[in-house]
Amino acid sequence: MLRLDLANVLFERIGPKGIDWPSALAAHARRLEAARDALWQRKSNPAEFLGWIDVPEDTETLRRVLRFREAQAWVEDLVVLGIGGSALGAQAVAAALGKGPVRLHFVDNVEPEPILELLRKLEPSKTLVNVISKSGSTAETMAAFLAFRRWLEDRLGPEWKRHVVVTTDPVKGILRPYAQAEGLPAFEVPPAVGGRFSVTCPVGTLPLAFAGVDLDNLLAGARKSNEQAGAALEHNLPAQTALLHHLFSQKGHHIVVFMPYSTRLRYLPDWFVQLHDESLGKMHDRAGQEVRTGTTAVRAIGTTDQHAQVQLFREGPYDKLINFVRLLSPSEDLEIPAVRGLEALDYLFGKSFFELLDAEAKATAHALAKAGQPNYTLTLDKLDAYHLGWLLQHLMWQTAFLGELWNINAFDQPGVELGKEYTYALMGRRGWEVLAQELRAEGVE
Ligand SMILES: O=P(O)(O)OC[C@H]1O[C@H](O)[C@H](O)[C@@H](O)[C@@H]1O
Repeated sequence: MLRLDLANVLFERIGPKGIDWPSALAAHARRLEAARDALWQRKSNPAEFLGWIDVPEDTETLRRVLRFREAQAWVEDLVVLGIGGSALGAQAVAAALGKGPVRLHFVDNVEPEPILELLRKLEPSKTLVNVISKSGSTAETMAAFLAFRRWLEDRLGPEWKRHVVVTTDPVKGILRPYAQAEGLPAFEVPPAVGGRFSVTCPVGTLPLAFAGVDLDNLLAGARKSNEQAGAALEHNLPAQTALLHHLFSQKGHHIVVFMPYSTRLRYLPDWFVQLHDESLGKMHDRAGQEVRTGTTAVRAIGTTDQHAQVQLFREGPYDKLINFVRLLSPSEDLEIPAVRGLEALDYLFGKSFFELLDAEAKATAHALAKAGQPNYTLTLDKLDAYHLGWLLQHLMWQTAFLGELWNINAFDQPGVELGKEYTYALMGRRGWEVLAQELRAEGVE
């Protein structure tokens, strides 16, 4: 189960900053129901970018992915060339559930030193490169592809083609025709699925198949979230968490801290940050009015960040809503042993590490509540593919619901374009000479 613990956002627990949940839910019932119905109605229209709702139903594509993985038994290292939505989902799930034996590497930056370090340690004949780009035009990914393709060809000759697999849009961009011309295997990012919503399609499943993740259960968990997202409000978890975010943003809580109590979930906040920030940080609403929506997602990991950020969360401004994620049981546990001479630590003797982790999570949440800092907790029975799939899809639904509540398009990202265009101009790309001149006049060279 994925459950919502609301105690620390309620008026009774945190005082004037809190909410009266039953009446808040009742007051917003019609709006939330309208949002739910609108999302389900619009999903068949590809222009709405709601294709991620149906992807977990597509077990046929998953079978193709798994067959491809089985046919590549020789792979020891898988290098993912992708950025943003084309890397963060697989990275988060692989860190949480990856079993090996294939080692995964994510190249999501263009800093030369780490790329060289990776190239120096890889054995080309045992390496498969998965270039992932929906648009097929992202400069970072394309630069990495040019480098890895050359590296493979220099070392393997014509054999390099066995070492590349492409994941891209079925028609758009330059990677699709290139894959066809070179005879490279290729998988699809469905046109109606945006990068940050693509973890359950081959963008995520192909690398995760090599990481040994139980993908049938990952998709089954995502389908469970779909079931909830279509349900009546009292069972509709994403509608409820979206309402919490909406209510607290109205109260001036413009920061959302996403804090799982798990090192295995250490990359999940990175995935959430892109999902939340790119989807909800918008200048205009659907009617074209300037609205400037959004709350800023902040990454944190428990218990680690108790010793770095919780001071601020507790005593700093009342501008945050903290979303904890807590596991209810460990996959395995370790006893903390008693040691003679260290009796000052006897409160730990014989307890387990999980007990300590759990106590710290509860203690921190309550200490924040005592300071009037609103926080809620999503609990997962355990960390497995089913629950993680459920949580990922839940967070995508939450984002979609918030987009509806704020009447914005949660599925585009116009704000990132100008920086890309300036980059083209600075790199001397053909066709961008005028912009390059403008930049020079503005002192940017
Ligand atoms: O998959 P790609 O087309 O290469 O896009 C990769 C990423 O880059 C863009 O700049 C967008 O802001 C992201 O939403 C996207 O996930």
